[in-house]
Amino acid sequence: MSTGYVYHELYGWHDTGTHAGLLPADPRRGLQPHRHFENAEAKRRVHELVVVSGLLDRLTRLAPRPATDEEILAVHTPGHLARLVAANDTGGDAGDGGSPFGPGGLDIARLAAGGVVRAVEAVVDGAVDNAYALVRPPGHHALADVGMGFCLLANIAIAAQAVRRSRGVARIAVVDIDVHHGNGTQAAFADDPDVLTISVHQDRVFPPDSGHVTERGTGAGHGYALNLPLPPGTGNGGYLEAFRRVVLPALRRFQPELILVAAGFDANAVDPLARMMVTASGYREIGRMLVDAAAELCGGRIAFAHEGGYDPVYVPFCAHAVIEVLAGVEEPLEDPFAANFDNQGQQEAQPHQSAAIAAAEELVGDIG
Ligand SMILES: O=C(CCC1CCCC1)NO
Ligand SMILES: [Zn+2]
Repeated sequence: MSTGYVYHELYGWHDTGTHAGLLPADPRRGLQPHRHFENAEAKRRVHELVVVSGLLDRLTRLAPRPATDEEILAVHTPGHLARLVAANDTGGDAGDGGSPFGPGGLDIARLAAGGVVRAVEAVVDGAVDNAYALVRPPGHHALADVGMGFCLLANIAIAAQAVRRSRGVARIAVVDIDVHHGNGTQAAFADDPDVLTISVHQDRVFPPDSGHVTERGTGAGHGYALNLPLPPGTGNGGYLEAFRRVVLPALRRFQPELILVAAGFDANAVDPLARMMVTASGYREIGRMLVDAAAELCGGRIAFAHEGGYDPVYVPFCAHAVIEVLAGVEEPLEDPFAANFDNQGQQEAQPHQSAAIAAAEELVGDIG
């Protein structure tokens, strides 16, 4: 089993400044300066755990390259790229006022998107069996004409379009496990029946009023966007039931040639930006189900692109668990917090969670 791994120190240099977490600091509103929630720490610590645990020795390092204008413009408008280019010397914001970047921020965003392209190309070419792109800034909220939710460029959508064009990959499934709705990826392929987008997320956290089960794609793409909003407090049991009843059956019906995963870990039990209860063992099982689905459906071709996840202590264990699955590690790193999180009652699927899952389950049959 060869697992490609993309990481670059520049990802840690993406400067999201000293917002008061989410909002620009402003003493007139009582907003004290504090590092932005989307700072380098959680992601840099994922990499450091991969190194210190020895897992890196079992991975095939892939060097990222900048996404080209052509690759970016396959997803984004010239106006959005021009916005980022114009602010690249001074720093600025990707468009929603909450997605800041410093000088050279576009260069780093290009390297993040290009890092995902590199990982996906290596999987499609068979240079590696699967891959993990530990990139920053994230991408799954970025729309064609505006960045949002800390995302400047739509990393996964750019990578999907790149391999469709360069390698003729036709049917791609994108599974978004970030706790926030993968609105950007969904929008990029809303009318395209050859890209199935599935998003499992906490109901209506972000973007506002987005990710409803009724959002199903448009025109020829109707039925090829699947949304699974889950109630706050959903833990491993609810997530694994969602995968068994909805995600895996949908992938089987769609028969993808490639599976891409928007790998956010902000559904973890102690994340500051959501209210779910997933633990490292839950992520390990999710990773296992997705890797097994790729083996069953598309020759094992699967690539993960890092998205959100903000707790600097626990996210490393959650992401490490998934990368271990990709690399076929038999003796996983123990989660030192398991005793705190794994045995809480919330880890069993609750009736209201199963009801939310059932609403999405009904729609799987429309996938042709
Ligand atoms: O992790 C994220 C960013 C979510 C935040 C963006 C503004 C409020 C919540 N998206 O996947
Ligand atoms: Zn998120």
